[in-house]
Formats: sequence, C-alpha cells, structure tokens
Amino acid sequence: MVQRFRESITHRPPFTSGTIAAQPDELILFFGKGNKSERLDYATAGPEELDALSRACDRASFGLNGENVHDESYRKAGKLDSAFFSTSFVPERNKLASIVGGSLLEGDKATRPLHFELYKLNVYGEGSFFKPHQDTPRGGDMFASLVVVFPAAHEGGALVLRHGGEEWTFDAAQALDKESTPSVAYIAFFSDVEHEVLPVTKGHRVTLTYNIYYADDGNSKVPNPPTFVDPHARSSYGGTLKNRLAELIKCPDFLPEGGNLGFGLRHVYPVVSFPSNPLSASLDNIRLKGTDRLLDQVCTALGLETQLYFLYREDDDRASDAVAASGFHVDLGCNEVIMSEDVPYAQTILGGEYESFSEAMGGTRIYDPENDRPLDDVINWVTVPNSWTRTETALAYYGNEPGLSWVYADVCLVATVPEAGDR
Ligand SMILES: O=C(O)CCC(=O)C(=O)O
Ligand SMILES: [Fe+2]
Repeated sequence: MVQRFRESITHRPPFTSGTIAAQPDELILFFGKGNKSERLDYATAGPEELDALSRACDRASFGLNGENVHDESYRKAGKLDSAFFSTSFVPERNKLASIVGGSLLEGDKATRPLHFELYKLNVYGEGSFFKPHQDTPRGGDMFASLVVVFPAAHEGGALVLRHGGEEWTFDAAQALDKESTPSVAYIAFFSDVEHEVLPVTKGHRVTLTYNIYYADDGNSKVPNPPTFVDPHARSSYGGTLKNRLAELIKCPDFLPEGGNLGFGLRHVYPVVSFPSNPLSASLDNIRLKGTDRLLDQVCTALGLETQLYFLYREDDDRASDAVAASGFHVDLGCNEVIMSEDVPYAQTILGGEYESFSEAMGGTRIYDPENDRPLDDVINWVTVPNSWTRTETALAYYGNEPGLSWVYADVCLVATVPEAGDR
C-alpha cells in the first residue's frame, strides 16, 4: 500500500489541461492573405464571421513519412500558417506559460526557461477531425505541444490522449461552457503522447497550436517560478493521492504507534541564507507548488501535521570532515538527521562520531534541540529525498590547521501520522 501511495505521487498524467481567463484584446484575431485583413472578436463572433475565417483557411495537411500529405480520411480541418494571422494571445505574457511549465515539468526541469513557438491556427468545422497521431518534433529541444481552444461556439471535438496503456479525454467545449467570464481552454502534452481530435458535431472549433521548447542549454535556472497547482491535478491526480493516503492510514497495521512519513520535494525552491549569519538558512520563503503543494494539502486534509525540514547527510564527506574536526562528540545514533530551521546550526553539527555509526543504527531521525539528541522514531521515506533544493553552509573549524568547509542541507517534507486509534 505504501508502494501504491508512492506511485500516486510519482506517476503523473503526461499532460495538463484547463481553462484560463482571457483579456479582451487576447480574443481579437486579425487574419487574411491579401493586403487587407479581417478582424474577428471571439467574444461576439457569430456563425457567419466564423465561416469567413473558415473560408480563409487552407486544407490542413499532416506529416507522413517525412512528407506533408492531404488525406481527408485522416485529417479534416482548415489551417492558417502564422504568416496569415495575428493575435495578441502570447503564453509567455499571460499566466499560461508558467502554468504549463510548472505543472508539466518537475525538479530541475521545472526551472528551465521555455519557448512557445506559435505554429498554426486551425478551424475544425462540423465534421472535422484528426485521427490518432504523435506530433512531429520540430527541433531537438522540442518536448511538448500546446493547444489553445478559443471560445467559438462548438460541440464535439474533444481531444483524446493515449500513453502507456492509459487514456484521457479533454473536452474544451464543455470546459468553456462552464466558464462565466471570457476564457480560453488549453491542453499541453509531452511529444510522445498519442492524440486524436474527435469529430466536431456543431459549430467551429478554433485553435492555436504551439511547439514547446527548452530555451536554454539546461544549465540556467529561473530562481523563483510561480506557485501553481493546475485544476486538472487538483481534481483527478489530487483525488488519487488522497484516496491512496487515506487507504494507507486507515489500515491499523500501518505505523500502529504513529510515526513520520518523509517526502523528497519534486520542485526546486529558493532558500535564503542571511549574510549576517551564514550559519542560518530559512525555510520561510518556501511556498510549495505543484505536486508538493497538493501533497501537503492532502496530508493536512487527512489530519497529518506537516513540516519542512533540512536534511543533513552523513555520507557527505565534507560534512563529516568538518564535524570530526570541530571536536564535538555526541552520538546521534543514526546516519541522517533532519531538523527544522529553528535549530541553531552549531547544534546541528553536534552529531560527531559519524564513523561509529553502524547500518543497524541507521535511518533518518528528527533532531530534538531541547534534549540535544535525535528523537527515537525514524523517518519512513515515501519518496526519496533529492538535492534539488539544497543549501550550502560554511562551517569554520579548528584542527591542526584552521579551515573552512561547506555543509549541504536538502529540503524535505515530513508528515506526522497519529497512532492507529487516533486517526
Ligand atoms: O486541436 C487539437 O486539439 C490537436 C491538434 C493536433 O493534434 C495537431 O495540430 O497536431
Ligand atoms: Fe497533433
């Protein structure tokens, strides 16, 4: 059951979808092939204006064995290349780019800047569809596609996604119908996801498609990406997470006396250290996002208290050297210790005697600053802690030579499970 819960955290659907509010100017479209262009406002456009847009389109082709082919038994839709229309809807300028980046990507990938390349405008009139296919990558760093569906009245045209034996459906028409303010629907999916547009049964389904690329070499970092949980995740993925955790803690054999569950965070966060006191770092600035935020909410909703901790590892050579050299000798009785930020750093390092630790005494424990020793119960890691959010702390030590060493701490989340009778 722990395995099932763990999988519900790490196994995410390969797409993100939903609706977002659109500004009035984002719903204006200019299009045309000659010298004069036509103007269309999705907020007010009726069937005639949408028909005019449809007539301005070419027949959409698709890639088959490296060639563009027209085959209306495979794809029936109209298209305009980006040279023939103009829109002020720009994902990087509204919240969509960060929504897509923040919910599709995790870990250090989520901090990489993305480029959204406007690809085509498509009009799917009545009877239009696009049979199952994968999108042709247009360059090495393209990893996903984005479809934005504008609020033109239509029915049908749901997008069906298939990946790893699973299937999902996103009906943009239905999603837009539920909105009372002007909005667009969006869906972004990884390039290896097969997808299909079901036939439009009424009206006009007008979309913009974008190719999504990494816009860097993989080494640069955007320091503080926005906090976000996408609505799809909250409902379906969040629901699974909650059910699996509920099922786990309902079982009386699971941590009967209570205990701690530990989670590695799946996003990168900024950790601030204060220049006036290099031995302090703060968890205050961390606002959890994406999966991490969802997990925190799910734990809290099920009556588990949560807290962020710094995790110090014994297998960090430099830390052990520094500790050994600092002359403290308190046996921690475990090989990893985690502590909240209000533990002064000097105490942290009290865990000397690293060498005497045996595997049998192993495990991660929470440091108790009042008694200057770790608490008895260990952390049961549900997901492996990682080094995506890491602090470096300088530690001066005095041995036969004075020196300076760095100690690393990784941020993780711990949820406390009450004893079986109390949950
Ligand atoms: O319109 C859609 O939802 C998907 C379109 C598509 O798959 C494509 O243009 O490659
Ligand atoms: Fe496609």
